[in-house]
Amino acid sequence: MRSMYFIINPKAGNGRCRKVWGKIELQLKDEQIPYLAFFTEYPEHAKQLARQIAAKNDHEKIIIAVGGDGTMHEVMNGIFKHKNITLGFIPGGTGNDYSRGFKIPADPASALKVLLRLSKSELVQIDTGKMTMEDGREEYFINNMGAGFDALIAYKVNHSRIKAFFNKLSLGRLVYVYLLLRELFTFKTATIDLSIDGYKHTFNQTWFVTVSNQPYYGGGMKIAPEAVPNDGFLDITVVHELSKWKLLLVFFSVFWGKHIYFSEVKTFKGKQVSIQSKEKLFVHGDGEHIGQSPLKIDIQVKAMQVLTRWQNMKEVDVKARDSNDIH
Ligand SMILES: Nc1ncnc2c1ncn2[C@@H]1O[C@H](COP(=O)(O)OP(=O)(O)OP(=O)(O)O)[C@@H](O)[C@H]1O
Repeated sequence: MRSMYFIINPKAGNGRCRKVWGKIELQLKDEQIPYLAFFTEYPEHAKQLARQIAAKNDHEKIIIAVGGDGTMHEVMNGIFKHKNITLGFIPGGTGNDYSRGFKIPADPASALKVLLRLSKSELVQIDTGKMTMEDGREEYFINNMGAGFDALIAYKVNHSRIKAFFNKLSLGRLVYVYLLLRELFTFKTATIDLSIDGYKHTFNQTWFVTVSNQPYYGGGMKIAPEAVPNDGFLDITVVHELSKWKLLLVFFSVFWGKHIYFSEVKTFKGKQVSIQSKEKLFVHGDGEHIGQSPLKIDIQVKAMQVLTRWQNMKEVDVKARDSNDIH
């Protein structure tokens, strides 16, 4: 049997993740499941902890990130080079797009039950994306990356106290909407040169480019409705030549994945992408600020072993999947 490790970000969900862990801990003790738990103490600590756990020996292990998408991002970046790890996730953050995309229940107790069951069945290999920055730094993403307006919003969300305010009102997911409306009127669009599998495209007045491994981002928006995390492709979405007012319309349609029907939204599938522009663009990976453009993105086919119900759609409880608030 694989030993089980939990990496908990007590600050995720504006501190609510600590309570989530409290419930999970009781459940593990009730069911007499052996485990080891580690709490993060600062940003990037989850990556360090995950790397240490993975490198300890060659034994097969399960590491479960308890937190938000940022925690999952750090854990997966920590274990990337270690093939002895299977990754799991219990939602304890604000957005929790990983659980939507990989069909893990929104309720943490149900998520644990599902993960325990999945750990005894066949494990699933999924693709991931690798970003290579101008200075050669490499960073992996599991959900998606973005360059431009969405990355600016992600940066503002994580660097402003407004997130804590919205979380206190239990309206954490609305922080994206609020900041989008605030930044919309001062943002300057850019001309972007995009290369997808060697084919070059130039987009004028571009708001943002996203590259997705699964459909959801930004706290439940279905930015890449056709993305499949084990199909050997990344899904690229470009939003350009759009007035501010129409951008708002497109924005609200993203929650239903209907934005792809606007002529100003272009979608592609590909394996290698490069993003360049005269102006530097903010870049995020799984909602975490990574740096600035230019950069290259390469798919890593079936590079990560995870606990997911993705392969078995019949098992998915649609209600649990679509309502993603922490209980
Ligand atoms: N002990 C800590 N103190 C402060 N920040 C931390 C700590 N541990 C982790 N972090 C940082 O917390 C940030 C947010 O974590 P995470 O994304 O998991 O939660 P969230 O923002 O609430 O959820 P989501 O990304 O799903 O909206 C990450 O950037 C991570 O580096």
